[in-house]
Amino acid sequence: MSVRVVARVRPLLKSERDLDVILRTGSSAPTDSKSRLSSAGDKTEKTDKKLAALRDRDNVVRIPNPKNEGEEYAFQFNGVYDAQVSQQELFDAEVAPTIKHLLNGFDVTIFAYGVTGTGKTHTMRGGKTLADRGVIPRLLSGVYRRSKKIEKDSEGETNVQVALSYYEIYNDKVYDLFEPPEKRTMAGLPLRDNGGKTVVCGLSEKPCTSLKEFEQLYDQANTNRSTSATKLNAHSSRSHAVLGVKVTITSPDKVRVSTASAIDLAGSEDNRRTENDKERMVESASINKSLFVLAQCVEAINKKQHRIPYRESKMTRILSLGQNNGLTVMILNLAPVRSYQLDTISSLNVANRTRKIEVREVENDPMFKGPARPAPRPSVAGVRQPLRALTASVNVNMPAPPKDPAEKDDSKPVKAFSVYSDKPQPKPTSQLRKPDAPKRTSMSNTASHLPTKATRQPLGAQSASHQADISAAKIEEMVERKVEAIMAQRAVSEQSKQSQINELNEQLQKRLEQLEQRIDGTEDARAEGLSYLLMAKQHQARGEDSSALRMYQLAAPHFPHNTKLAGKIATLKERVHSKVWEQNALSPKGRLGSMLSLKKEPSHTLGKRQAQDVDGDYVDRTGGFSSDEEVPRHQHKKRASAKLAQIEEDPEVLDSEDPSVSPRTLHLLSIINSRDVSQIKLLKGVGAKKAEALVDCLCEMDQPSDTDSGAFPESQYQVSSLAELSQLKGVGVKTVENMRQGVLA
Ligand SMILES: Nc1ncnc2c1ncn2[C@@H]1O[C@H](COP(=O)(O)OP(=O)(O)OP(=O)(O)O)[C@@H](O)[C@H]1O
Repeated sequence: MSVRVVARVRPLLKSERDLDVILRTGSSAPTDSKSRLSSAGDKTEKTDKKLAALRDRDNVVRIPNPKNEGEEYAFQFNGVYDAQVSQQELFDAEVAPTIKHLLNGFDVTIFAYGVTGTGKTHTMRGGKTLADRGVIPRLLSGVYRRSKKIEKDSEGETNVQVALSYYEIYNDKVYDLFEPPEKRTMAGLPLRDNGGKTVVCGLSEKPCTSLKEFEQLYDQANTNRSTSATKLNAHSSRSHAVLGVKVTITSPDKVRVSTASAIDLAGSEDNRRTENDKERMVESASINKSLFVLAQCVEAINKKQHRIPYRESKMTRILSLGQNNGLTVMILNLAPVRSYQLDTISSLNVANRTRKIEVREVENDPMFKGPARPAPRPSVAGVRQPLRALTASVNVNMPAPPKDPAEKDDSKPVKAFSVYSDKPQPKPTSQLRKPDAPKRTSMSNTASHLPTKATRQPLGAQSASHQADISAAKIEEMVERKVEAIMAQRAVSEQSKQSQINELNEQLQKRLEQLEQRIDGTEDARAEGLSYLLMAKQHQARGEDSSALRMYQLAAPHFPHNTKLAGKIATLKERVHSKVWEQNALSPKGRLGSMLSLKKEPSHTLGKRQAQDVDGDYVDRTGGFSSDEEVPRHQHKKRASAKLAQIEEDPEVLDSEDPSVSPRTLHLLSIINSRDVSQIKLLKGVGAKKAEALVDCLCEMDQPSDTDSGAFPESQYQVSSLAELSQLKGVGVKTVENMRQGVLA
């Protein structure tokens, strides 16, 4: 049976517009244009008929090709539910049928997959009202209801117990959600392989007897889950959450255990849109990486590849898609709007491939109760039994025993052959039908302990030599004993071999754990570095140089001696820097704003500033000012070239050789501030005309003297940074760069 994949399209959020809806489901018009979250509560009762109709229509999701709007991609699933479908309807159609299987001993896995903000948590956990409750509380409710029925039907002979475990995978580490966050260790809980299943070691398991108790436990545990506000979702899950519902059914003769796993995966994030900070970025990198590994696993299974990369992420190891037995339902959550288009297509692709994954629908083995069964002797089970003669057989070569005249003649004819069996005989003594005659008093006791003894005794041959009889019996007995001794010896050696194997396995397991821990440590760091690199590449591919630079810088500590990485960082820094200048120069607001406001402010000479620098009145390697009297000007400059200042002030972006304060820059600024046309015109890229215009511009910006009070003499406007220079009339970033390069430091 393959994984059941159903798609659920969420309604429009209040911030989204009907116009932006691009997804179509079934034979409907563009999805949900009429349904908004505000009206979601109004849609209450829907009949079974309607639900059946929902199931019957074509289960296709259609989305336009982003490169050619006229063309549509269509994806078929096992079920498609649009925004009008209520929590109850989705549950009834997709999850309720699995409860029966769960209580029949099958494991069930239900997981929600999709981009951030598409409704996974809403689907799995849901809201607080009865109608809004999601899959998980409804599942528990169904389990309790069915358990009660089983107990009632069996008149109390069968008992059903439910126990819960709940954990999250946050930054590829597993944490118990039933434990408060303070109790967490850095490494999280380790995973182990146990009989083909991945288990979390040290996870707490809470017996839970009622729905009410479940709600308390679940709500409390959810407060321990890592969630945060991102730009795309005010309550974004920053981890994958796995709820395990273990059901133990104890009937008079057996115990059956099965588990339902309800998984709310974290959503993939496009960090162009999230505007995540560093912490969110780290989370996001981990989420995206695990989802990427999941997609790789799905692809590898589809392509029937030998190696499925389950172990590359804890989430995929736990989910074990295609390796887990039982039933698996994937709920693909989708947002109907254009801003999600690329992410939606990629989710649809993954889900489409998941649909083809086959899972074995195997029920868990029950454990039988009752008195201990006679276990086969250790290690003998696999050993071929020595041939044993069936006791009913007789040897045709032996003379027939004299018949008792009283005996009826309806006895079966004597078989003309001996029948031997190599099957173990579970109850040999009772099955053994001793020959009626002759009775050998001397050996009778011994013989009764030797059930497997072949009856080679000539029937009714009492006249034969007693000596020969005894010796034959003795020989048989000796053979029997010898065989048993050999068997016992073998059993012992098998046992010790087994214990050696167990010991070896334990040692191997320990070694594996140690290795895993070691690898986890180094791999974690490496993986983190790699995910930064991956994100940096993605940003760079999209032309987001500053984000790419930031990611490369975050990756750098993980690859300390990587010259290529260092080179990339340097190149990007350079590029980011010049881009910012360009932006400032090109921005009409920035240019005009700076020209206007600069005029209003008192000016200061470069000489004065340098003096202040020497006195240590301000510390500013970006060309800004920090002395009290300079504050307004400094603030103004920041406004005028906000982006530049932001980048210049960011120590991670700006290296110590900031060109704005290098000797070359200072020299260039002093030439400009000298207002000497003959000198300025000699600068690279500046002719006489440009030099004159530049000086005119500087004069225009001079502050007139405060004639009323006579407090200040006319002060000359001085250019204090390259950014400022690039904003002057007729001067652009390129000109400034040319001027600077032409100046000898
Ligand atoms: N079917 C729905 N009906 C009503 N509201 C919905 C539905 N699906 C999603 N929403 C709303 O959409 C918003 C985002 O949903 P949710 O938090 O469940 O997304 P998510 O996929 O879990 O996101 P993340 O991956 O970031 O955790 C929430 O405000 C939620 O209430």
